[in-house]
Formats: sequence, structure tokens, C-alpha cells
Amino acid sequence: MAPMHRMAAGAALAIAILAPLLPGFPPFWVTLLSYIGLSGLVALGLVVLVGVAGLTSFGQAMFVGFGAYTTAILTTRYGLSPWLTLPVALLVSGGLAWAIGAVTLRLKGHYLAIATIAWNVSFFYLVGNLDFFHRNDGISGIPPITLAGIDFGDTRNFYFLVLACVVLAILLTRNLLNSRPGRAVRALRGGALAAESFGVNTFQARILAFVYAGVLAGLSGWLYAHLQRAVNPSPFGINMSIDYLLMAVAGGVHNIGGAFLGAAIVTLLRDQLQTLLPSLLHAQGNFEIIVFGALLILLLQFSPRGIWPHLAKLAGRLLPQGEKPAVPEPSEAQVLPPRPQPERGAEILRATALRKQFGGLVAVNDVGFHLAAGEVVGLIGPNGAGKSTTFNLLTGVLSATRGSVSFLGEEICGRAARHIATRGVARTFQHVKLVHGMTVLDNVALGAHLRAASGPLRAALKLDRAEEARIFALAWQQLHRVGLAHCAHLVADELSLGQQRLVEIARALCLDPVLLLLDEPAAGLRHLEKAALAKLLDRLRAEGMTILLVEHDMDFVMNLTDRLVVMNFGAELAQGRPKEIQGNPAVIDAYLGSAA
Ligand SMILES: Nc1ncnc2c1ncn2[C@@H]1O[C@H](COP(=O)(O)OP(=O)(O)OP(=O)(O)O)[C@@H](O)[C@H]1O
Repeated sequence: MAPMHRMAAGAALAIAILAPLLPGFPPFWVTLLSYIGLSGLVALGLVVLVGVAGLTSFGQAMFVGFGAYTTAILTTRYGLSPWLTLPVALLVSGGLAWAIGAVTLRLKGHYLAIATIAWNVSFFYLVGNLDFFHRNDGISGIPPITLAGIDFGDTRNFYFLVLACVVLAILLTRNLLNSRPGRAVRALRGGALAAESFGVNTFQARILAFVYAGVLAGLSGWLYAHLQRAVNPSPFGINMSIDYLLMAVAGGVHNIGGAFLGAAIVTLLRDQLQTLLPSLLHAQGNFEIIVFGALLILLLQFSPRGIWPHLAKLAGRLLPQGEKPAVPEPSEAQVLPPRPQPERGAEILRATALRKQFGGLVAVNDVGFHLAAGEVVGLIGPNGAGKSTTFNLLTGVLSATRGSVSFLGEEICGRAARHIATRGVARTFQHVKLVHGMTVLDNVALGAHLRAASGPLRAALKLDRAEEARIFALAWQQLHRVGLAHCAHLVADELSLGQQRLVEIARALCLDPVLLLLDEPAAGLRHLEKAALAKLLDRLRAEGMTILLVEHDMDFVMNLTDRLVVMNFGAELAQGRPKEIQGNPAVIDAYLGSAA
């Protein structure tokens, strides 16, 4: 968390703890604060789901309902203690989120949003029409929570229970987001394609975000049921889901603090407007919804990232600055051990009659070539020759129309990008694909996804720190290698395009590849940067790594590569050593002549 954000969060927590303890603080306001906490938990799930993973849900009230109805049924019908129903409520909301996600999360964009609406509406009518849930009358007589003589039926005690849940949820969320599975979820915003190329199972990452948001909503529902001591379908309908989304967006859907700020703004504003507007307009009605609509439109126009970033900036100005938290550069000893490289000169990849058609266009036309361990091979040719498409076929980003690719003796043609990455193939992209808003160091650490194994539970409980230290040691090492260690803590978007290409190379090196595919690595680099890159690639070759690169800078290519494969109109035009290619009349005619 940036210092400004920590300041704002610290100030908010101090107010949240101290305010209700002030003598004369009205109990009604304590209850209002509890409701802010309950809504904030749901909005926090939306921060992970919408702000971090880029998935939109209009169905969070349903997950609140899962938690609330679970404890309502178990406590009133089976006499279970609320503390026993808590894990059950979390399991039910998480389990149902998993099941719903499994059948829904293949949808993208507004189709996903519409599907979540459909789920929420179905749930609303299901509980409202089934006797099991007591239809629209709902279930009453839910017992209060007690623990070691503390009665959480008391307004202030209940508020502190909510606050404890909120603090715990914030800590767990922070831990999760700053971890291997968290980086996978954050990588979804950089494009599933890049994430899959580094071994991230993007579907699982989407499910994780969905389930996590569902569990937080379930926790909110459990608390809500014991605060209200009764449940009925109305607080779990689509209107409430929209409210939760409004809270997250108003507060700031990209910040944890934004969830609670948004919950506070909407809850307090609704409370005030519900009294003020009818008396001003001399009529009864839900006029506050119109005000919310207008405010949302204004907010999206003038501050699409919500109010939290402004508040954090203000808090940073008013309060003394803390030290910038940074992942410290660790010692060499912690770095993950390297993968053994195949024997130099051994064939590691053979593409045979590889073909890709886009409708009537043959982008790659029965191309064949091989790569031997420890050589640097250039794939060159004029624009549109099919070089990037060939890269995409080799890395599983595109599936071939026909042909075969054998890598280390295994047929990888048609395998998923994720699988090919596990075999030791790493790549960069012609159009840089870094995760926006993420630091250079985190972006690079994403490359080591396959070299670690910690899951969400270990991450949330911070049991993954030794593994994380090794991942970051590796990320630092690769940043030093590409000469960008001084940029480690910058947000990747702040770098020049040339530097971003180097970050992509560092990320690819984190996978410790056997084969490194570089798509136009020198594009956008200055003369000295190109020389440094050539030196780096030379060193990698000396270490036994195999490199296939697409590049238009012919000086760079001719000085660096051992062999060249030339493509033209999707077909292979020539293969040979740089000197041979430079003298090949067909290549001069099709490419080099015009490039010179
Ligand atoms: N996803 C796609 N759908 C349809 N056509 C595509 C797609 N990707 C590439 N093509 C087409 O395939 C042909 C080869 O494109 P490709 O990007 O592989 O060429 P390239 O050699 O990498 O070119 P450049 O050097 O300009 O990057 C082009 O005609 C391109 O328009």
C-alpha cells in the first residue's frame, strides 16, 4: 500500500474505533456504522472482483443472502450455535460462488454482468416462493451472537464484532493480492493471453476472485442475519446488488479503502436523504435513488476511480509521510534454483508443415524449421509475413490449422499456452502486454508463477513468505540483468515503450526458460539500450539458452544471430547463416533490398 493510502486507512481505522467510544455517541449512529461495515465487506469483494480482476457482478446481494439464510435456517430450525453456522455460511456462499462461477465465468464483459443479474433474480424469487425459506415472510427469531459472556446483541458490542471482521477481511485481502495467486488475479487485467503464457490458469484466477467476493458477501450476510435477527428476500434482491456496486465505484473500485469509503458515503447519504427529500418535496417516495443516479453519472464523468484516491492524497498532505514500503532486494542465496538446460547443440524444437489460416488468408503456409539448444535464431521477413503468427502457434496462443511442433520430444501443437509455458517456453509480445497499475517488480515476478506453488489459503494467511522472498529475489535478479533494477518500484505504465519491452524480457527470464521467444525486442530502444540488449542475449546464449527472435533491425539481427529463417507471404523463403541470407537474391528482392 502506498504511504498516502496507509495514512488514509490508518486515520479511518482510528476514527472507526474511537468514535463509538465517545460519551454520548448515539446508538443509532453505532448501528449505522455496523451497516457501513457490513456493506463495506461486500464492496471489498467487489474491489477484488471488479477493480482487480476486471469482472463485473450484479449479483453480490445473492451471496449475502446465502450467508444470511444459511445461519437463519441452521440456528432457528436446528438450534445450532451462530459460531457453528459461521463456517457453514462461508462454505455455502463460497461453494455456491464456485458452482455459479464454474458455469458462468466463461462469459465475458456484459454477458457476464447479465448472467449475474439472472442468478440474483432467480435467487430472489426462489426464496420468496418456497415454503422452505418461509416465502416473502422470511425467517425470524434468529438468536443473537454471544461469546464468553459478551452479548453481541448489544449495539456497540456488535459494532466491534463487525469492525473485527472488517479489519480481518482487509488484512486477508491485502495478503492475498500481494501473493502468487493474487498476482494471477491482477494479471487478468493485463490480458488473459499474457497471463496464460506464463502458466496462469486464467479461468481458475477468475473463479478465485468470484469465490473470494462470494465468501466476503456470505460473511456480511451471516453478520446481517444476527444483527437483524430476521431475514426475508428484500435485502438480497438486484436493487441491493446495484447498491453494492455503486458503493464500490463511488468509493474507488481499485482500492481496498474505497470499498469502505463508498459504503460509508452511500449509507450515510441514503439515511440523510430519506428524511430530507420527502420533506423538501412534500411527497413520499425513494427519491434518494434519483440523487444516487445523478451522483454516479457525475462521478463516472469527473472521477472514474472514485473518491478514495482524492482522500488518500489529502491524507498524505495533512499527515506526516511514512516510509515507502518496498520489497527489499534480497540476498542471492534465496533465488530459486535454475532449470537444467538441454545439451548444447541438441535439437529442442522442430516445426513441420505448420499452417495457419484466417478464413481465406494463409498467414503461415506450411512452414518448417528447427532450433538447436544454445543458438540464437532470427525469424525475419517483411510486414505481414506471418512471423508473429508463427510465434503464437509455437506458444499455444493460436491453434494451428495443421502441422506439428515438437518441443523436447513432446508434441505441443494444439496444447494450451499454459502447458507450453510449463515445458520451459517463455515469450515477449510484439504489442507489450504488462499489467497496468502494477509495479515493474510485480510484473516481472508474474513470470515466476510456475516456479512456485502457494495457493490462496496459504497466501491469505501469509504462510507463503519464504516462497515469495525467493520469487522476488529472482525478479530482482532478472531486473538487474536487463538493467532496470532502478525502476523496480515504478508502475510499469510509467516506463518508456523500450523499457517496457525489457521488463517483458525480465518477466520471461523469470520462467527460467529453455526457449525464449522475443517478438521485436529492440523496437523502441535507443542505440545504447540495443547494444546492452545484444550483450544480454549473447550472455544468455553462452549460458545455454535458446532464443528465437523476430526483429526488423537488420544490424541487430545480423550481428547477433547464428541462423536466420526468412518468411514471405506466410511461406518460408530461405534459411541459413546471416552472411548467406544477406547474399540471397530472393531475400534481397523480397525484404533486405527494401529494408536497406
Ligand atoms: N488474429 C488474426 N485474424 C486475422 N488475420 C490475422 C490475425 N493475426 C494476423 N493476421 C494476418 O496474418 C498475416 C500475418 O500477420 P503477422 O502479424 O503474423 O505478420 P508479421 O510478419 O508478424 O508482421 P509484422 O512484422 O508487421 O508484425 C497478416 O496479413 C495479418 O493481417
